[in-house]
Amino acid sequence: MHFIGKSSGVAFNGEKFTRRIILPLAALMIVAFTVVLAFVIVSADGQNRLEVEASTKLAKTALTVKTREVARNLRDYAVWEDVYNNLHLAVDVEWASTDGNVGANIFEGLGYEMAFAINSQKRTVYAVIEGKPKDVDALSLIPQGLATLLSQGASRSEPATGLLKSGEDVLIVAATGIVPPSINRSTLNPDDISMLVFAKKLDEKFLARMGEEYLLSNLVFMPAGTAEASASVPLVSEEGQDLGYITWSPAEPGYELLRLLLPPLAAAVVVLAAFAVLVVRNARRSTHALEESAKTVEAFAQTLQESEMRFRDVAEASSDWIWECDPDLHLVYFSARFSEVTGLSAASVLGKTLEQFFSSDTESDGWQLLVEGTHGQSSFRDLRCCYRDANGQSRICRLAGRPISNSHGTFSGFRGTATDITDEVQAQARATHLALHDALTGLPNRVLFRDRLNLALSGKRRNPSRVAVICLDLDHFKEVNDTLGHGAGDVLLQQLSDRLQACTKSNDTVARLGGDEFAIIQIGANQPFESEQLCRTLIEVIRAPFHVDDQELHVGVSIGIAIADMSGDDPERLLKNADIALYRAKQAGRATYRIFEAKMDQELQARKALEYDLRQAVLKHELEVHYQPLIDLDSKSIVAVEALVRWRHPSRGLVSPMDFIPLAEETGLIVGIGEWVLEKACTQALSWPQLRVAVNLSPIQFRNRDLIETVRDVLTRTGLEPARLELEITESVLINDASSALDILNALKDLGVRIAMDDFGTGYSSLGYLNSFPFDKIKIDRSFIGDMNGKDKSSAIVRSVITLGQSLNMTTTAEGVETAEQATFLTQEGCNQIQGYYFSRPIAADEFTIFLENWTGFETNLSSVAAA
Ligand SMILES: Nc1nc2c(ncn2[C@@H]2O[C@@H]3COP(=O)(O)O[C@H]4[C@@H](O)[C@H](n5cnc6c(=O)[nH]c(N)nc65)O[C@@H]4COP(=O)(O)O[C@H]3[C@H]2O)c(=O)[nH]1
Repeated sequence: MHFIGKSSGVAFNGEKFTRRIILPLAALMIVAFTVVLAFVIVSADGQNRLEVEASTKLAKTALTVKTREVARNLRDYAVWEDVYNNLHLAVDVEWASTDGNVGANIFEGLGYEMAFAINSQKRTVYAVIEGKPKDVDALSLIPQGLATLLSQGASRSEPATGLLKSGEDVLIVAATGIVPPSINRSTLNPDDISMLVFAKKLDEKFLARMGEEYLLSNLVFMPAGTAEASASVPLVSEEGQDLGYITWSPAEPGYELLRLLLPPLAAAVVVLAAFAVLVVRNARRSTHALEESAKTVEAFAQTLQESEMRFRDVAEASSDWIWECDPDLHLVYFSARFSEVTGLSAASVLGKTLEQFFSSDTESDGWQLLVEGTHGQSSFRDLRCCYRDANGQSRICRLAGRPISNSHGTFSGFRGTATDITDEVQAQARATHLALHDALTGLPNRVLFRDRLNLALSGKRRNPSRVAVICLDLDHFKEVNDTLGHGAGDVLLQQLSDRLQACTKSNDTVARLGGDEFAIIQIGANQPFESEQLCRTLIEVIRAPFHVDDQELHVGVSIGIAIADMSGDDPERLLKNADIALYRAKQAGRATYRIFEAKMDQELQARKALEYDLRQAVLKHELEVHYQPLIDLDSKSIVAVEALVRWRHPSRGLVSPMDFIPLAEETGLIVGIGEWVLEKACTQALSWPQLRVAVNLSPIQFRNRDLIETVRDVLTRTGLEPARLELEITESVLINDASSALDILNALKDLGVRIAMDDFGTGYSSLGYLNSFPFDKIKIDRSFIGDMNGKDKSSAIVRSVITLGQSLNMTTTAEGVETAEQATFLTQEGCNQIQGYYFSRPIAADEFTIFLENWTGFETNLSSVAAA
């Protein structure tokens, strides 16, 4: 089986991608831009500097040109003959100042603010300031440097020029000797030459014009000491005096270039940045998408891996195995669990077809469905199929499968699972068996019995046989359980079930319905003959002793039969009818059988009605107690009284206890009734202080653990002296559980009450009982007394019981004395007390009080009877 391996764990990481690719790219772009920008700025700055250098040269040149121009103009005037004549040879101020000579034209035409004519004695002979002749001394006006300039000018042919200061103004000053061409200058003594001086102020106007001419914008003069501008030319006199400087705003081609370049560059940067942002964003989106898809892929891989692990865990942990077959249904694959579960090697099975490996399960048609499913290429599930394991044992599995297709959609076989359910099926079978069978005997239980009965009744219609339901109840089984314990009881039941099965035919059903209740469904063509025959056999077989723990046990069986045709087809009804018949069998004295008849049901209904009435009687206080005297044969006096319950029925009149006490015992009502009688009798006895009161105790009361407490409470409540109470019990009390009965009798004796053995001689009459328990009285049953007349046997029994009582020192009382002869006989035989109609029937308390008052003695009665 292919399993996807563990994922590589190299997840696509968007952050890493951004860090490794996008950020360096962005940094590179920023650096490139910065370098370009720096380069452009440095270039621009260089260009600016070159421009400053060039303009400085130009400014210097301009200054030089202007100075030369002053010198040239000066020279033109200095070589003029008239100037020589009128300002050297003679000084004609009028001529000189005439416009056109050296007058206003010097200022207005040439623009020189000052013009001087200085003779050889350095005296200013002529001065014109701003076009007007002034009487000023040039050397005073320009105190520094002019003298030197004059001497330089005098000694050479070319004018001497220089920058000099006049007050705050800086002047371009040119000085040259006034020498016409007609005079050979070399012949002259410089000290004899008169000098002509022109001075041009470097004023705002001049500089502005010069700036225009030489493209030096904003050319201005700045006095010395002010902050130097970026482009300037210092003005220094010949003597090195700092005169200030001229400055201008040089062109800034670099900045121009920048101005030109920066917007497109900025635009390019913006576009590039926008593009970069776009790229980054797209990259991010793509990265994110990649990340997401990487995550999805990883999650998918993880899920797939987990799913595979889960699948593998489940496949390995469960008992299932996985199989696969090809299109021809040949097995081609088994998971590892196959060998572990089946013990078979996969190789030994691969190649077989599904049909060959799996076989049919007899209880289901799984294999048939498998054949149909595989040939029809359809899915199948929950098919129960069998296979043989490595030991050749047949095992059951639950099969599921579905068709598989290749990538072209063509059918390529089946794939599915198989679960070994052998243990489950066996457990289910065990559980089903347990649910339907009795654990002790292994016989069908009530549920299965009903099923079988239903089946038998439904089958009955199709075949002539008739169904009989036979209900059995063991007689005296309780005694076995109580005396030998439940273990012995269980063994007896197991042996009994074997005997029942041995007596029945294979198509009959023997079931244990619970406790010692068994039932048989008998199918027979000749009913009720066959069921009666079976019942007779069963009674005989069960009567035979059982051997349990080396003991021989005897039990009997009471049987009720209900035949389907007679009782209708309702299974419940049939069972109920068999039960009613069983009840009648028990009533009939046990160890016998009865067949259900419709009147049994009517009787049962009547009994139920009586039961209802009795319950009502208790509630409605319809019960009363009557009293019958017991006469002492020695004293001939009434010494005791027996309390006997009566039921004054609203419609039936006075009902005898013989008619309702058994019912009261069956229903448990006797416990309440008995307590009520006891209390009533004890209370009544208080009004007859000379008498004892005898009260009957039912065996059912005797089994009640509260009996001792009840008697003690009644005595306490009523205040009757315990010695005056005599409790009459029958032998059956002792038969059930002698040891516990003796314990109870002893406890009652301890209370101080007397105990009488009632109806002596009618039951088992075991002398052992009399021996093991010291009864105070034995009451000889009235049946013996009634039978005494002419029957030697009964007389002999009575005589022997009286003797027995005497020897055991117990009082003997004879019941049912109806004649004087009986009384005489009993007196003669030494009986202690007698009781019977001969003296009085049981009568109501009031009547008894009168009877007691009228009692004159036994003799009188006896003699009157004798007389009669
Ligand atoms: N033929 C005839 N019968 C005589 C004669 N003298 C007395 N009897 C009857 O004999 C029965 C004596 O009571 P028992 O043997 O204890 O037999 C009692 C006793 O076993 C039972 N029984 C009566 N009252 C109670 C009771 O309160 N509790 C219990 N547990 N049983 C009671 O019912 C039985 C029947 O009681 P009763 O019908 O009252 O019948 C009484 C009584 O009326 C006679 O000369 N001839």
